[in-house]
Amino acid sequence: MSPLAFVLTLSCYRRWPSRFSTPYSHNLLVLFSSTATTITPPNGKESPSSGPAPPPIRVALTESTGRAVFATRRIGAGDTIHTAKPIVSHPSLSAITTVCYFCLKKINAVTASQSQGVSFCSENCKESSKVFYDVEKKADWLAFDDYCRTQGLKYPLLVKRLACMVISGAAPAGILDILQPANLTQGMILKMEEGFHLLRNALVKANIGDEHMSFLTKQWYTDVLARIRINAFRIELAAGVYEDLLSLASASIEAEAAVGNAIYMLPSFYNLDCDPNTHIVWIENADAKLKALRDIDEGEELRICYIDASMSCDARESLLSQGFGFKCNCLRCMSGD
Ligand SMILES: C[S@@+](CC[C@H](N)C(=O)[O-])C[C@H]1O[C@@H](n2cnc3c(N)ncnc32)[C@H](O)[C@@H]1O
Repeated sequence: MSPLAFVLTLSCYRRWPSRFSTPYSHNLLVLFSSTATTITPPNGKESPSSGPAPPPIRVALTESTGRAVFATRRIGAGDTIHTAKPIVSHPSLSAITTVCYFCLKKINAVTASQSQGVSFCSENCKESSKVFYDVEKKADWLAFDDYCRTQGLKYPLLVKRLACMVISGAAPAGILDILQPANLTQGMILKMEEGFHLLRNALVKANIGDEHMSFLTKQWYTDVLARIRINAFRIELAAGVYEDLLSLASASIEAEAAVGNAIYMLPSFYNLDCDPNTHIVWIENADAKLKALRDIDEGEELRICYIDASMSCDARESLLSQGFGFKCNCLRCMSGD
């Protein structure tokens, strides 16, 4: 899939004291410039009705950190840079009965619509979920869900939902191919095999025809998981609507435990900084908002923090190396802070 083919419906950590500025390269190959989104301009007013303004960003190739997102104009502290809808999302198993099975919004028992043990927050979400749920509900997922629950795995649930979307024709099998994959060891691949067999068996037993299942190979399964491992976001809802940046920042910290996980396209191109200038927030559902944490200059790289920035340098280094497989090159880490 070409970067230019993105459907751009362009969306937690504590802000670190701004002792460092974020580095950015001047030798850039621009891979992507945005086309359409809803943004809040610096004056806080919505765009005119002539259509949404493009977000002030571009994706370009850097020398040291692969692709990265850069500001195409000055962005003010607190501005919403863009929003993003998930490509695929899934509630945590512990939240299945309390959040919408499609958008992950907290369920209101009065207006919720039930279907075979899962709930949707609205008829609209129930309708939208057909892209995966019409296939999913044909199969028995007991063994697969048990495997995820007992082993504490969340990402295979995203693969299951994506597989159902591909079978229903709602997504191409290679929809995540553009995202950077994790380097998997042979041991990691072996561990994934059980999940693959459980997923495939559930669909085979549900009589999904071979013609719809040819993409579902062990290679596809591990390949998708490798990309999810690097790019998935854990969603914590900041209940209520906060327009104030500081409210948003503290809400991110105080939010309840994760309601689910999701993969986005454009937010996946944001690199990490342990003193980030941007953060990603979720207000009431899996639709994400990317917000500027401070004033950002034109040309500056936009970076978020994937982990808890308040951890020590050693703790961050070990988490990033074990969880994401890279050594952080941000100024804070380089200075040993
Ligand atoms: C979510 S992706 C970000 C986009 C990525 N650069 C790309 O081209 O797709 C995360 C990957 O980007 C690279 N990366 C992000 N932040 C980094 C940092 N602070 N230092 C070094 N590498 C970083 C690592 O390779 C990491 O696995």
